[in-house]
Amino acid sequence: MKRTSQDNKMKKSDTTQDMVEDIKNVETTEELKENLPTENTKNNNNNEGEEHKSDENVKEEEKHKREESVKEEVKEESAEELFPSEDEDIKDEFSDEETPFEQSAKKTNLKEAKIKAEAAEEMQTNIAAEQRHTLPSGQEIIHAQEIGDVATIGTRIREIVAVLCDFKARHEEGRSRQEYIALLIQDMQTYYSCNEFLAKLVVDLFGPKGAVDFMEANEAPRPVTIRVNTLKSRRRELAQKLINRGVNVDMIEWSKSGLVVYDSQVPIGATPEYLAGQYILQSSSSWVSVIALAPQPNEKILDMCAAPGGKTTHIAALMKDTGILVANDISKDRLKAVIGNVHRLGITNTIITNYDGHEFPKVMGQFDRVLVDAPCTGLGIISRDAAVKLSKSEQDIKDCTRIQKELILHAIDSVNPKSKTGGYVVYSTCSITVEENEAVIDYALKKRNVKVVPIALQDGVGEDGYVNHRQYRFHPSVKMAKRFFPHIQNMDGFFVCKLKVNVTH
Ligand SMILES: C[S@@+](CC[C@H](N)C(=O)[O-])C[C@H]1O[C@@H](n2cnc3c(N)ncnc32)[C@H](O)[C@@H]1O
Repeated sequence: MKRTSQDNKMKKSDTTQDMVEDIKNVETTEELKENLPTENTKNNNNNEGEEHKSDENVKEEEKHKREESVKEEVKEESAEELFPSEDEDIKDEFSDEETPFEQSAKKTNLKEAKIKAEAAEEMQTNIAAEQRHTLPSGQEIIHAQEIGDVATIGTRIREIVAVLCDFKARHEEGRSRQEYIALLIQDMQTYYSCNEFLAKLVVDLFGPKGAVDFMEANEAPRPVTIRVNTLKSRRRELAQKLINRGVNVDMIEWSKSGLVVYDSQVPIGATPEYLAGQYILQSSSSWVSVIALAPQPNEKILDMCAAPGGKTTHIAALMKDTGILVANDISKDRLKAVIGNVHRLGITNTIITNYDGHEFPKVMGQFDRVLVDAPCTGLGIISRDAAVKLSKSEQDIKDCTRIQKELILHAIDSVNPKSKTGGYVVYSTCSITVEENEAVIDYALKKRNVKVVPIALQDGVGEDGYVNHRQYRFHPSVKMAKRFFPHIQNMDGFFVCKLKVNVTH
C-alpha cells in the first residue's frame, strides 16, 4: 500500500512554492515598472531611423487618445471605490503625483500581490494544521474500520506515526500521546490483520515507527537463502552450477557458505545439486546460531531441539563430519525430517535421539558444546506463518518462557566446563520478545555459573541484545547477544546468545 498523504503534502508545498515565486514575480514587475523609462525618455532615446518617425507620431496620438478615455472612466470612480477602507495599506502606496491611470494600474497589481500573499499565508497555515494531525472522532474510526477502508487506515497509520515522531509540534491540542498510540494500535489490527496483543507488543518493543516498519516488512517474504553443504561442495563451484541452470544467486558476505537466490528458472528445491545434498534451503538467521556455537572437529556436541535439522547439518559440516553430534528432539514426527536431511547431506557423525530436553544430561552425560534452539512463539517469522498474527497471546509467551528457562539450565548442566576445546552453550529463538530472549539469558546468569561471551560475527552484523527495556534491567553483558529483524536486516526475527560455562569449584 502506498502512501498518499505525503504525496499530497508534497504537492501542496510545491503549490506554495509556486505562489511565493508568483509573488516574487509581481514584486519584480513592480520594480521593473519603476525603473522602466517613461514614454518621453523612450522617444528621446529612440535610435531608430527617420523613416519610423511618422509611425511613432501616429502611435503616440493613438496612445494619447486611449489614455484620455481611460482617465474619463477612472474619474467616474469615487475615491472610496478606488481606495476602499480595508485597502489602507494599498492607498499608502500611491503618490499624489501619479495620474489616475497609473494609480489604477498600480492598484490592480498591488491588490493581486496582496491576494496572492494572503493565499500563500493561508496555505502555510493549512499545511501546519495538517501536520498537526487531528484525531478522527470515534464514529469516523468505527466507520473506516467497518467498511474496511484499508487505504484510509493505512494513511492514518502513517500520519499518526509522523505525529508520534514529532509529538510536540504535530499533535492536536489537548490530545495525549496515549490517545494517538491507542488509535495506532487499533488501526494496526485492521490494517495488518493482527490481534491487539501483537500490535501492542511491537509498539512496546520498537516504538511506533519501528512497529509499523516491522509489520510492513512481514507483509513480504524474506529473500530465499541457501547454505552450501561444505561436506559435498564449495560455494563458488555451486554458485556457478546454479547460475548455469538459470538460478540468479549471489554470495552472502558475512557467511562462508551462504548464497542468496534472487530468482530462478528452475525449482530451487529440486535441482540435481539439491537432490545430491550439495545445499540446503535455510533462513540466513539460522546460520548465526551455528556460527556462534563454532563447532570443532572431533568434539561431542548436542543439538537439543534439532528438528527439522537445518542447524544439525550445519554443525556436522563445521565438525567436518567427525566426532559425535547428537541431534535430539521431543517430537518423533519432526525427527523424520532430521533423518532425511542428514541422509541427503551425506552426514555420518550424527546420532538422532528422541528425548525431552529435560532428560539431559542424565541420559548422555556431558558435551563440549550444546545448542538450544528453543521452542518459541515464532514471533520473528510472521512472514512465513501469518497465522501467528492472530493466534498468539500473553499466555503463549509465559508458556514458552517457562520451558525455555528450564531447557537452558539443562543445556548448561549438559556442558563439560572442563572441555579442552569448548564448554559453551548457545541459546537461540526465532522470536522477538524480550521475555523469551534476554530475560531467559539473565535468568541463566543468575541460576548458573556462566558468562555471556561475544559471537564471532563480522562487525555490524545484527543488533545488540537489549539490556534496558521497559521494566527490565538485565546484566550488561547481555548486550553481547545478537538480534536480527525483518525490517532492519531483511532477515527473519532471531535472537542468539553464547554462554561460556565456568568451572565451579
Ligand atoms: C525452533 S525448533 C528447532 C529448529 C531446528 N533447530 C532447526 O534448525 O531445524 C524447536 C524444536 O524444539 C522441539 N522441542 C520442544 N520442546 C522440546 C523439549 N522439551 N525437548 C526437546 N525438544 C523440544 C520442537 O519439537 C521443535 O522441533
